[in-house]
Order: sequence, then structure tokens, then C-alpha cells
Amino acid sequence: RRAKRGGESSSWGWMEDVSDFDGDAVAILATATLERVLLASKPDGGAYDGEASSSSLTDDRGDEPRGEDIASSTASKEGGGAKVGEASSIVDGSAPVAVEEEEEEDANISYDGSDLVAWINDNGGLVHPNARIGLDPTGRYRGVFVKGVGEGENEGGTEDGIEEGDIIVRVPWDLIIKPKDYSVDGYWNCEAIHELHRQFVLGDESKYAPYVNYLKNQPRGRIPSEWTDAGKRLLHTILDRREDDDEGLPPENNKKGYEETWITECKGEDTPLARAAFYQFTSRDEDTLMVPFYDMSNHSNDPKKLNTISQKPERPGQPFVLRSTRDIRPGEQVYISYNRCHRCWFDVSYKDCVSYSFYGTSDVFDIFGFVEDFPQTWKFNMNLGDEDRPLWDELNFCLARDDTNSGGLVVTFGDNYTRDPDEESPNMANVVYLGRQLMRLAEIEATMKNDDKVMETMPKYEWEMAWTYHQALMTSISAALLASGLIGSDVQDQAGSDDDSEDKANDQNKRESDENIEGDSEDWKEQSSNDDSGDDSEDWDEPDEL
Ligand SMILES: C[S@@+](CC[C@H](N)C(=O)[O-])C[C@H]1O[C@@H](n2cnc3c(N)ncnc32)[C@H](O)[C@@H]1O
Repeated sequence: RRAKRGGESSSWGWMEDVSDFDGDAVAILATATLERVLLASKPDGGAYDGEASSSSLTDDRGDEPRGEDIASSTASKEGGGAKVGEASSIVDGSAPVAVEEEEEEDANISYDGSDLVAWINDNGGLVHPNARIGLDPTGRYRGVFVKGVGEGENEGGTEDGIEEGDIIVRVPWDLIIKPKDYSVDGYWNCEAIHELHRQFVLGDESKYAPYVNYLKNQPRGRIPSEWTDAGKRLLHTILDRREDDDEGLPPENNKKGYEETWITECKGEDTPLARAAFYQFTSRDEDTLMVPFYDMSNHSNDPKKLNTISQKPERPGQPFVLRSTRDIRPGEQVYISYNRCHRCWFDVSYKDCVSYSFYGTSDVFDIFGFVEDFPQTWKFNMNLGDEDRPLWDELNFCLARDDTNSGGLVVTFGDNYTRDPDEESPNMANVVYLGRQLMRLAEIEATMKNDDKVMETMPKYEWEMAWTYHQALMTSISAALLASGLIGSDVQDQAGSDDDSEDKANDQNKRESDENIEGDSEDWKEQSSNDDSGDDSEDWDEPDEL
């Protein structure tokens, strides 16, 4: 079944551990959070596109900050997650209003990429005449778009837009920043970062100057491991993570951070420019290549948005090619996938590539600094035992919009490698673990989200992103709990039974959940709370109240 990471398989260790589990509370909370799931599933309510999330977190602290600039970007990697009860302690030791918001305009925002397009076209490459670099509708970052039809700014394109199969960009080998020992299968390469750093130092003298100058102007401080200590403490609190601790919610402690990889493994120098090169390298899509124009595209796996497939060089000397997989209309954005596998061993052809890499939604957040829209893939590693007798289990699932009916969300348990989806359904121990985490997250929200003192210790961007990710966690956990079929109507009937109005609200929510949440291909309504389809032989007996 799911990969276990050591520990014992005896059920006793955690049978005792869950004896104080309050199943009723989980049921109430899961039902209450249904509203979030429904809200998040609305096309404009996903709250993960930057714009939507910022509107729910409005404050009067001015425009979007750039985060720290290179010179001041010295945040160290630090653990320090706190339990809910200790949440208020995360302000201790932080300078009050530690971060001055930068008002200066982000050079990246006004960049139109015309120098880069000319450079590629003049050097044996090809940029589709209807493609342009432009501002994402969130107003926060750039992306690749199809030119509109007309004479105005962002226009000048033709009615055809970009047609299915067209080359959007072909970047010759010579214009790609790459390591000397390039291999199509390589995914990590110190030499590649050293080369990027060398080009950063050369600046205008670099043979890649138009690209290098764009990269050097990218905003800093967007990737969680680059956040300020205060932002990291908030995130670690949300994740229930302590230093050197494998436990807690994903993403796991970033072992491939700046210090561990660039300083220690790559023996790189610790300068602001080197730090910038490192983070630019890790937050671009291609593993060991820096590909101009192509890697200015933003990410989405939403089937309505994702409209390209890329072909990376099989061997040194070949160009990098990005093609459209459908007609892309004037004004539309070009999307690539940062975690969909471009070339997996099990893919027959690039065109059929629909599989995902190991990077799920939490890894995208960790590496690229944003919460992807649906479909999302989640992987929750959980210790179902205790510190002395760990019992590791993992729950994988995909959370997607259901376009076939009301637009609710669909949970599919398992991952790329699932042979028997039934085997991947959550068991009661998973439900207990996630239920506890859900309650903890709700409590953190209640106690901290309106705490101006904590908010003022970090850049607005970090504060907003931490809560956006918190929301994504609550949505995904709620959806998994509801789709598990293990929080049945009899539990919900019991929950709050001495409060009629709550009962009615639960009934109403349950009805809505029946209509909108589906677990796997089965209708979860039909799964009773006694359904043991997800249980392992090693699983514990359900407690009486469940
Ligand atoms: C490879 S760059 C893409 C180009 C970049 N947007 C720009 O302004 O030049 C990757 C960065 O773009 C942003 N990004 C990409 N896709 C995004 C998305 N779907 N939502 C929010 N930010 C996204 C993130 O900041 C990410 O680290």
C-alpha cells in the first residue's frame, strides 16, 4: 500500500494515542469548512490567484512590496514552529514593524520583453509573432500572452492568435544558460547555478545580457525559504513544524535550501548576487536550464488554462521548443506546467504527457512561492504513532474542479502510481490525524489572522501568502475528510445533538456536501460511517462513538 517511512506496524501505539480523539468536533468542523470548499471551487473564488486572496486580506499597508532587496536579503533559514497555545510567542524577538514596505515600482512589472524577443529572433531563434510578454491580470508579475488585435498597447496581433501546434518559442542552444555537463535527465546541477552566477556578475557584458538583466530585476523574497524570520515563523506555526522535525503539514522542511545546497554542496560564495542567482535558478521551470522567454510563462495545470507542451533538448546543441496544444485566442495567457512531467519514463510521447512529477501543490508553494489553482495534488505524510514508536503513513490525493455538474470539487485518492484506488482511501487513523490538524488550523486562524502585531513584523507579501497557503491546507484537508466517507451522517447527527439549530445547519451542510463533494468515482453519500473500505489490516477498530 502506501510507502511507510519506518516505524512499527502494530496498531497499539496509536490506538492509545487516539483515545482522546473527539470525533464529533471533527465532524462539526469538517461540515463547517464545507463552505470554504464550495467557495474555493467557484471559478472566481479559488482565492489562490493572488488577486482573490489579497482581497480577503485587505489592509491599508500600501502597494504590493517587492520583498527584501538583494542587499538586505539576509534572512537565515530557521525553524521554530509553535503549538497553537504558543502562537502569540512568535512575535517575541521580532523587531516591531520590521519591514519598510517599498514603494518604488517593480522594474519587472514595467518590463515588456521586446529586447529579449529581438535578441532571440536575431540569433537564430523564433518567437511567435503573436506572442508577447505582459502583466498578469493580478498586476503582480509578468507572463507570456497572445497579442490582442488592434493598434493599442498589448495589441498588434492577428485574429489567428496562436494556433494548435504552432511554435510559441524556439530558443537556440547558444541562448540557453546551461551547465557544461548537460544531460536531459539531470534535475539538479551546481555547475548550472555557478554559470548563472557568473553571467549575473558579467551583467551587461554577458552574452545573455537581455535575459540576465530581466532575471536580475526579478522581485526578491518570494520563495518561503527566502522569507524573513518572522514570515518563516508564521509559516512554521501554520505547518506545525519544529526544527529538525519531520512531522507537521507539507511542505516538509526544505532540505534543498540555499545554505545546504549552494553554500555547502555547491561551495558557492555567499553574496547578494549569488543568492539572487540561486533563487532565480530554483524558481524557473526547467531543472538545469535557464531558457529565455519560455520561462517567463506562468504555471497552471487547469485544463482550461494549460495550453502548451515543451520539448527540452535531448542532447547539447539542440534548441528548446515550446508549442501550443490548442488554439490560443488573442489576449489569452500562455501557461506552462511547472510540475507536470514533461518527459517521464512512462510517457509514450510528449503530446500524451499528462502525468505529474513528484512535486505537488505544497512543493510548488515551497519552490516557486505561490499556491497553484486546481487541480491540486496533495501528499500528507503523517506519523500515526508517537515520537518513541513512530508509525508513518501517507495520504495522496488530487483535488480538482468537477466540471461535469455543479462545479464542486472532486477528490481522487492516490497518485500517479496508484494501481488500486480503493487501497489509497483514507482510513480512520488518517481521518483522525487530519481532523486534528484541521482544528489546529482553525484555531490558529481564529487567534492570529487578525493580530496586527504579528502582521506588522513581516512584509505584506509573506503575511498574505502564508494565509493563502493556510486556506489551501484547510480546503484540501476538509475535502479529503468529507470525501473519505468516514465522517458519516450518524456522526453529524450526534454532533451538537443538544443544539437544534446547529443540527439543522449540519443537516443543511451535509445535504450541500452530498451534492458537491464526490470521493473517487463513487458517490460518497452511499458510504456509511461503518464503511471499512479504506482500512488496512493494521488499522484500529473504530471507537464506539464513530
Ligand atoms: C518562472 S517565473 C515566471 C515569470 C514571472 N511571473 C515573471 O514575472 O517574470 C516563476 C514565478 O512566477 C510566479 N508565478 C508563476 N505562475 C504563477 C501562478 N500561477 N500564480 C502566481 N504566481 C505565479 C511565481 O512568483 C514564480 O516564482
